[in-house]
Amino acid sequence: MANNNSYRTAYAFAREMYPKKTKSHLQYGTAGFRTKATDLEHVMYRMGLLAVLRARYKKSVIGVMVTASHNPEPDNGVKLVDPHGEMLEQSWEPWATKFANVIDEKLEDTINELIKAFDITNMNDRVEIVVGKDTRPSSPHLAKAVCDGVLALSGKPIDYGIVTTPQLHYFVVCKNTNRAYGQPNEEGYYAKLTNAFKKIRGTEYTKGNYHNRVVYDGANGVGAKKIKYLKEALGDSLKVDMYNDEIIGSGKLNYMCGADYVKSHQTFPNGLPKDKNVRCCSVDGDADRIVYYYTDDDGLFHLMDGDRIATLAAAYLKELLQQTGIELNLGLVQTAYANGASTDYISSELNVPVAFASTGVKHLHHQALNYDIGVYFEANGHGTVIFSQNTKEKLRAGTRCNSFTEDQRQACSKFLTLIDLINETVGDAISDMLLVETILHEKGWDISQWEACYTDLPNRLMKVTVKDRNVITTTDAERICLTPQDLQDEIDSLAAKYPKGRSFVRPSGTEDIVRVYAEAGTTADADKLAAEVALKVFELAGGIGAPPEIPQ
Ligand SMILES: CC(=O)N[C@H]1[C@@H](OP(=O)(O)O)O[C@H](CO)[C@@H](O)[C@@H]1O
Ligand SMILES: [Mg+2]
Repeated sequence: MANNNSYRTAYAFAREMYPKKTKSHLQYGTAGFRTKATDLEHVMYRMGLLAVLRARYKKSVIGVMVTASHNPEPDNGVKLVDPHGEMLEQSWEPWATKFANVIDEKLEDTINELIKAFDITNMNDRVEIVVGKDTRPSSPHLAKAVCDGVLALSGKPIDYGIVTTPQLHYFVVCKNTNRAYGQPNEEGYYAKLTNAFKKIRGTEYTKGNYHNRVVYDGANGVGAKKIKYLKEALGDSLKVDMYNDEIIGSGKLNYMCGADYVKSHQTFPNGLPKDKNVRCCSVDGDADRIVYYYTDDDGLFHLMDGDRIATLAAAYLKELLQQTGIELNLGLVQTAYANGASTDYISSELNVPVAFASTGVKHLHHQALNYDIGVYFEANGHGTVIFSQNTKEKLRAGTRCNSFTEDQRQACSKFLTLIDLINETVGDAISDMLLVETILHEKGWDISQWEACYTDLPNRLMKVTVKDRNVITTTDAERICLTPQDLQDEIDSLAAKYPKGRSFVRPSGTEDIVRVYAEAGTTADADKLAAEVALKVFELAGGIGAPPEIPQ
């Protein structure tokens, strides 16, 4: 039987301290709730309540991260982290939405409803909820609201203060694996990553064309704060030149800097020196995404996005796997936004199977579980690699296997060290940076050699505003449009006009718009195809405002 007192307290407390003041309806989307920070107080409190119920239901530690990632500073957001470090299970998203939107007077009923629906009988369990926040001015206050929600249902909030989103995922997994994954604190996180990095790198810090220096854009956020600890631990093995560090006061969070800015504007962030042929990287506001880039001798900007990181990692892991002589299946998961040239390269040249998932890392993560070694990345730089239990067991056995050669045994050990370098719980900018640096070092490559693996197809992303974006429905990992009728046929015939033409449309999960993607053999064709498809969307899906213009 549920403890009536506890949720009665929660209900009374909510009305008093965190009343719902806004009328706008919020939806738990691709990245949890995200909106103006001023509208989120009651949502945070209620997510604290929900986290306790989820933790009791799963009999595990649950995480709550207060962040709005790459959004502007006045925004904020919240997402729940499930026991294995995944995003909140999709079947609970409607509950999160319900909790966030219900009027104060109905909150108690909603709590009861959930307890009943999931038959939660252990309402007295003092479950742990780990709470983290980014560097936004609104975050301390909102994280306190989460903790108050946790306390109201007699849960135990463990406030980690300012941490990156991937650190919080890591803490959840450490706790739920009884520390088998690592120590559930920041020291444990840095130690795990840097020990693995230094072990693989050895004492030869530069190699061939690889130099142990990277220019790092911290987006004036938590990614800047945290890299300082890492820098110390890395010593001379990797020199990280940091820019856009809010402590120095050089700028505002995510403003003209950070991974999202660089990827969407295809340009250098503010505040970084544009030294020619120097490897630069940018992380986003909660440090779960990373992109690399450089300027060439002619001052041209070159972007190395998530597709590039994915292909680099998959190719390297394939080589290392071959060295162990162990049979395991390795695959790459992309979304429809992955550049067609990257898909071609990985499937035709590297012979690594590629699967497609819907946008949003939770979908990619899920699909990657089908492989022993699953590499997944969104083009925007969010991704990681996950390894099955079978992989880890075979590699461990391989290190001791008498029938293996010494080289094979060493390859197994190295593979295991590499697994320690990778934050398997979620895409992690810091861990991904160390992975890229490890691979480039091993190959003795500078950034242009990495880029030379394949040539991106020119592409263009557009937004179309329509009355109701949900009139667009899709299938086949969002690559085919089911409704409105005729739209897919129109897209097919437009794409067929251009060599290497490809285009798809889907409603955004984070903005009230329809996204149009197009790629083709030339920039002019990609631009034209995108605009033509955007116009079709406008015509067939109830566009509002000015129709998209077709370039001549
Ligand atoms: C084209 C694109 O970059 N879409 C982004 C964006 O989703 P949309 O559903 O497209 O708005 O935000 C998501 C959350 O950050 C991210 O996972 C995704 O890759
Ligand atoms: Mg992010």
